[in-house]
Amino acid sequence: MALVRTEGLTRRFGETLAVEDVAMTVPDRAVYAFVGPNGSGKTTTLKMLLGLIAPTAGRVLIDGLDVATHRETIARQVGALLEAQGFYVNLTGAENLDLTRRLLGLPVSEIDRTLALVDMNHARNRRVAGYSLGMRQRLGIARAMLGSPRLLILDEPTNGLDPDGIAQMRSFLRDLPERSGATVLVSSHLLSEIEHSASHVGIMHRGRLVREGRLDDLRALAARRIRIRTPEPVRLVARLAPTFAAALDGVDIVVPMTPATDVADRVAAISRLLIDAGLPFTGIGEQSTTLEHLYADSVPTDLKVAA
Ligand SMILES: Nc1ncnc2c1ncn2[C@@H]1O[C@H](COP(=O)(O)OP(=O)(O)OP(=O)(O)O)[C@@H](O)[C@H]1O
Repeated sequence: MALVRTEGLTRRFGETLAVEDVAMTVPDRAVYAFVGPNGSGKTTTLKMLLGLIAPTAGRVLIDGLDVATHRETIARQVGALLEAQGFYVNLTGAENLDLTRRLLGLPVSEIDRTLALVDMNHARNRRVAGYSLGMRQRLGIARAMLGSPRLLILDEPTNGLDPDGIAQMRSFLRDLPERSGATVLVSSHLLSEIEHSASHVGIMHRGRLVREGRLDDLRALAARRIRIRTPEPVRLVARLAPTFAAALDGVDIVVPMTPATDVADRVAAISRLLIDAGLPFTGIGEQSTTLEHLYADSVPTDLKVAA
């Protein structure tokens, strides 16, 4: 079942069409990676989901209820971490959570529960001023989890984190639906940071949702290709291009395949052709498909520069 659904969601800022006709579906208990380059409209979409800004057109349904007309009911079901964390740095982590807990009228036990969820119990009595960025992000998530919202919205939670912090955030997000029952909608402009945590993905480009679905399904859809490494890419590509639609990709050459292509056959044919032509190559094989390739395949070529 879909926990979040948008219909024709559109937002203009003057001349700028920040979000255009987005129909998005976030299934219950998914970890939905909302990805796209800077300025592609992710934050604007998330703000509309939260009811913080109104759509120019279209609507947002959360658990079947329209955000525009059921804001208060929905506010209780949704927790969010947007860019500004707004903590009182002279207070401890637990004290900061307590402020929000009181506002929401929740029991004191919520502080322990949410701190445990983000593995921050050890730092609960330290002042936030002494927290690392990663700790602040986790405290922000703890605060968003107060009251057990069904939907957790996180806008670029890995921004500014070091590799350790990113790795921790990844495993934390991946396990969250199981640990808390929540559905997670997390945005990022870096696909590689998020694809290992996600069950679903939505790709934004220039305000439009250009792809969406289960990550596994989209990976299977993504174009497969053979990658060839060579000290002479220009000569090789000239020889291969007429037969195999080969193209330069950085210092390598890539050859696209369809789902029906027999990889071993194709690799053998290319190798034979190169050897017969006396052209050197140091490696050839199928490239594993990452979300990065899927993304590259999702946006029209003339738009890729902006990505
Ligand atoms: N309040 C605003 N006023 C005018 N233009 C805005 C406003 N908010 C966003 N925009 C514009 O809308 C477009 C989408 O911005 P948005 O912040 O949603 O993208 P994003 O994908 O979240 O990017 P980022 O990762 O940089 O936050 C951009 O062109 C941006 O300049």
